[in-house]
Amino acid sequence: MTAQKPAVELTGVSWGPKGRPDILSDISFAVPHGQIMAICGANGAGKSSLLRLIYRHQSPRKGTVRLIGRDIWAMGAPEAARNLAAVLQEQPTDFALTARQIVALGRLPHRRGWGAALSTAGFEDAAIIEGAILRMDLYGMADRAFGTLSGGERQRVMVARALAQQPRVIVLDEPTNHLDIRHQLELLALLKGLGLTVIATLHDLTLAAEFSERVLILRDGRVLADGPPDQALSEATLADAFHVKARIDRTGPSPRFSFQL
Ligand SMILES: Nc1ncnc2c1ncn2[C@@H]1O[C@H](COP(=O)(O)OP(=O)(O)OP(=O)(O)O)[C@@H](O)[C@H]1O
Repeated sequence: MTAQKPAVELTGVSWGPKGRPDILSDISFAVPHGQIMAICGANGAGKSSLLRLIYRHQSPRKGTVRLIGRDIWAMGAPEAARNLAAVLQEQPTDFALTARQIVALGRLPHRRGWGAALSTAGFEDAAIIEGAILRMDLYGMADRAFGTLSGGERQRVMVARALAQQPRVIVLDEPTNHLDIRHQLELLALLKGLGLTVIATLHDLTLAAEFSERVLILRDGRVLADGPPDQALSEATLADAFHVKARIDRTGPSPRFSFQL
């Protein structure tokens, strides 16, 4: 029996904007199916740039990004979208659409005819859309225009759209931004319970330590540490990554981080 291919695999990946030096250099890692991985690092370390390579928004200058064993640039956008959903900080959506209509957009990669109208959602699609709305606690606001929702409610709509996409991999850029504490914990628990491969950038190291099975720390576009949270999130690595003095108290049920300049 052959070993299962990783859900996401980067091999020798470098990237930089056109005509500019590399921002990400020589990045290699493989994420097995079902693993929850957090990406952490200082402002400008390259976290969002790395995610953009993973969700096929930009192509690597060197190296390969594989999704379920295949070069992501050898598959078309619809096939990539059937396997991977991204929840981003920018929300380039039409503010006049209702929450339900935005969630329904998650079904488009599964339709025959990529531009199929929203009104043609079949019975099965409608059930999946309603399931995602309920799961994200959006039932009471599903018919409201997206533009009238609060920041946290919009974030939950974008996660519901990703769930409706029924991907195998979900990639999230700072998913807990805008969420109150209860919705932060609920979202992370929900993501953990999906059984999907999850890759999320997180600024909150306590959430990263509690939520993820693996933490990848970037510094200046390179992998500084990659391992289980208690190994990757060490005082020495955090000092190096964030240029601060870091103390970690591991006497409680979860680590407590404190920092000084
Ligand atoms: N298209 C681009 N053109 C020029 N510079 C870019 C481009 N994209 C990213 N950068 C630069 O690359 C560096 C990494 O940016 P990136 O957004 O990936 O960092 P980040 O780790 O996500 O930061 P933050 O925590 O602040 O969100 C930054 O210095 C940014 O200004």
